Amino acid sequence: MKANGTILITGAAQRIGLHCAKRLVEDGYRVLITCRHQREDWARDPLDGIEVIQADFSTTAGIEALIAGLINRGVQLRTMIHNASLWLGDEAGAEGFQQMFMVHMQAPYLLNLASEQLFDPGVTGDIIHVSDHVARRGSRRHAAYCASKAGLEALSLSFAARLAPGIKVNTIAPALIMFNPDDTDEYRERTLAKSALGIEPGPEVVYQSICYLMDNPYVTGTCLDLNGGRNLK
Ligand SMILES: NC(=O)C1=CN([C@@H]2O[C@H](COP(=O)(O)OP(=O)(O)OC[C@H]3O[C@@H](n4cnc5c(N)ncnc54)[C@H](OP(=O)(O)O)[C@@H]3O)[C@@H](O)[C@H]2O)C=CC1
Ligand SMILES: Nc1nc2c(c(=O)[nH]1)N=C([C@H](O)[C@@H](O)CO)CN2
Repeated sequence: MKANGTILITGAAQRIGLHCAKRLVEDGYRVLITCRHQREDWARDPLDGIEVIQADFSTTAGIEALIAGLINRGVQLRTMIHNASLWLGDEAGAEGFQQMFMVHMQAPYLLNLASEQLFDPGVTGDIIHVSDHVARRGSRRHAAYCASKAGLEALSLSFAARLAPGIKVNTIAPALIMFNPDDTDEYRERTLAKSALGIEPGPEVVYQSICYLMDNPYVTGTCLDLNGGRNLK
């Protein structure tokens, strides 16, 4: 049965977000994605069935402009997925901390506060926050990243309580999903060895997790570990 409804995925012009956007379009959803810059190759290879909205979460005004645009267009969401993220090491200092706070916390916070105006009141909706396994264990070289993702997980709990029963609110906490092109062989080997399953699963496992949360009417306020048994080693 073809699914219906509108899904917003932030930061979905590449990698995990784009994979999930394409899979949800295949399922029948209308999918809106945000990004800061249009991709040149879209002229040659358009994103079929995906509507691109330019949005930059580095300022509150940028976040509020996205919200106002969605409301003014009368968008009625079935699901909102907070996927946008910056993965900066602590060498990025105060500016990096501020930018990751904006993307990982301020944007989800303000968008969630507007959910009464953004969601279709006729269906039970879903908000899904994409966090990270390390949010709950820390990382010696990504302290600011971890802190901002931990804050995201706290927002998920608060909004789960606030928005029930009309909207379910959950977190997915992945460990390694997909490497970046410039990751060295040594880094890849060392990272794969951190989990019990020892694989780079790819973005399909995030899509599967999104489907589980959207399909299950009795799951809210939870954090779905997606880490290959990283906690076992
Ligand atoms: N990849 C992995 O193995 C893992 C990923 N995760 C999490 O999964 C999610 C997806 O990961 P991945 O696909 O690798 O993410 P990316 O590193 O590819 O980032 C996703 C998008 O975030 C957007 N973004 C960054 N800063 C801003 C900003 N200021 N305003 C608006 N958008 C912004 C970018 O959009 P653009 O530049 O197009 O505007 C980018 O395309 C993230 O939340 C990540 O933390 C967690 C664990 C492992
Ligand atoms: N925004 C991003 N967050 C994270 C990324 C990424 O590429 N972008 N990658 C990781 C790593 O895969 C890590 O989980 C293992 O190296 C974490 N977060």
